[in-house]
Amino acid sequence: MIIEQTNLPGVVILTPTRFGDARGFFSESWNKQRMAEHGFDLDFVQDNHSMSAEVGTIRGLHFQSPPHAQDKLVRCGQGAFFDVVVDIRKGSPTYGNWTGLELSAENGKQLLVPKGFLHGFITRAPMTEIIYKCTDYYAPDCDGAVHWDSCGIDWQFDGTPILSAKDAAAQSLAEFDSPFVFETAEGSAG
Ligand SMILES: Cc1cn([C@H]2C[C@H](O)[C@@H](COP(=O)(O)OP(=O)(O)O[C@H]3O[C@@H](C)C(=O)[C@@H](O)[C@H]3O)O2)c(=O)[nH]c1=O
Repeated sequence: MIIEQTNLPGVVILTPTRFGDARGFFSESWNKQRMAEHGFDLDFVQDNHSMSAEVGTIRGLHFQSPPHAQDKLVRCGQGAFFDVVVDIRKGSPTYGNWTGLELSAENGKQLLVPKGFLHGFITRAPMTEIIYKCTDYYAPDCDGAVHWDSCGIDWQFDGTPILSAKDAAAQSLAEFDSPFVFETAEGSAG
């Protein structure tokens, strides 16, 4: 397992070891004990799996607010997508900053998206499947979205994306009153 930091502290890239043989490969996509040894103590309670048929489908940018905020561990089951996270913790030195990474069935990379970050992605291949683990259950009353095109993200896509009605009507980052506050070792920053 390779663990790499991104430009957003707490958002990390995980690349599980793949053991290849004549049949294909084997990899451990999640090992709670090993991740705890690296300082990531995560209790996942729900796994999600969605498929997007068309290239250029955007799902996001989403969050669940406290008390049902979720850490997510995201990977690609089939195809490829550009996965994006945005820091929305009030008082964070990186508030509003984003990072993005290509996740594909081929590269096997995973992105850890902590609480306090928006999450979304755009598909790069037809019939793309995303699989992700969450540390809290789906709570529709806490479900929220920020408009995909309001955070200065370079989606590396020229066309008109395919969106849900909810995502098309989402508020912009500028008008968004985030429920998350940046926490330091000493407590909250705000
Ligand atoms: C997220 C979710 C949705 N649903 C239902 C609600 C709705 O009827 C249907 C589709 O929901 P959505 O349109 O919100 O699905 P989607 O747009 O794929 O939402 C997901 O997007 C990515 C980017 C995330 O990060 C996820 O946390 C989640 O917000 O599935 C559940 O039953 N459980 C869940 O955990």
